[in-house]
Amino acid sequence: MWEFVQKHWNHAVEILLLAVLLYQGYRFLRATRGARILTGLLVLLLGLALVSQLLKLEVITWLLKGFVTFFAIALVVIFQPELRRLLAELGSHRFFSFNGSEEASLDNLIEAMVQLSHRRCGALFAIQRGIELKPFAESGVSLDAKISTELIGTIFHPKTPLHDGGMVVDQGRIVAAGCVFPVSQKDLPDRSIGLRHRAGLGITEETDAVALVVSEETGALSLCHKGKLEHNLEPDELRERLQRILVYGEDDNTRNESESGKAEEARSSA
Ligand SMILES: Nc1ncnc2c1ncn2[C@@H]1O[C@H](COP(=O)(O)OP(=O)(O)OP(=O)(O)O)[C@@H](O)[C@H]1O
Repeated sequence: MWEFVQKHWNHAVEILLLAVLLYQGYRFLRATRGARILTGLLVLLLGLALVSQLLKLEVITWLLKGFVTFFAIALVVIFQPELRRLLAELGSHRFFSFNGSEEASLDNLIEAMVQLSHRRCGALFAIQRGIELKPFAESGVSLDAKISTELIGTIFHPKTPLHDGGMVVDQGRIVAAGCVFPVSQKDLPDRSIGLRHRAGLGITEETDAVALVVSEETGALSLCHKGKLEHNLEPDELRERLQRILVYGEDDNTRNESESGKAEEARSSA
């Protein structure tokens, strides 16, 4: 027995490492647009490999070997946004966009969202963290103004030219408004979720920003982080989640979709 362990312990380590890598890769990619394409490609390749081995089809086996290089390049193309975010996160140095003294701005921002929600005015915010949002800010109108409930309320008033599009926020200041964010192509279970929420998701798929959304239709407040939507949050929940992410740097998406669903039910029955 001991001899067997001595002989094979390195294989066990290898299997463990590969299992962890595959599982982490699966967790990172499962909710992405490319996941289905990847699953389809893998099923096709494995099926072909099996058939060609069983029937000893030499040409197909040879073609499949050559296909491995193409497959590696295809992976980079399919998962380009996710890889870009991952690499940018690794290289980023600043993690929090709000420090203690800027928590007041966070309160003003949430208060503005609550007021917009009551007035059923749609709004979209992206809070910059480690990765620069400059390219997105440049698609809108540069502002550089201190966050205030009144200013945000005015900008997202439906009769103003800047209400359309998203607002970029950094270090307690409004950097720009009327900005165009990338739109997520993710499959979402709720078909009523439209472009505003998809743009909130999109910017968090490509960067480490946190996006906040006020729904024009329902007044629901939502938070997007790392390509995940936490829909229909109560203002206190939103404040707590934002503080966890921005002030304490906790990155977990602790509130899952079933909890969002329950909150939604509670809201509609109230
Ligand atoms: N790429 C984008 N970047 C920033 N803002 C966008 C983008 N695409 C759409 N929007 C904003 O979303 C608005 C359209 O929202 P839409 O009704 O499709 O979304 P929704 O997610 O259903 O939100 P709501 O619940 O507010 O209706 C547009 O008027 C525009 O202000």
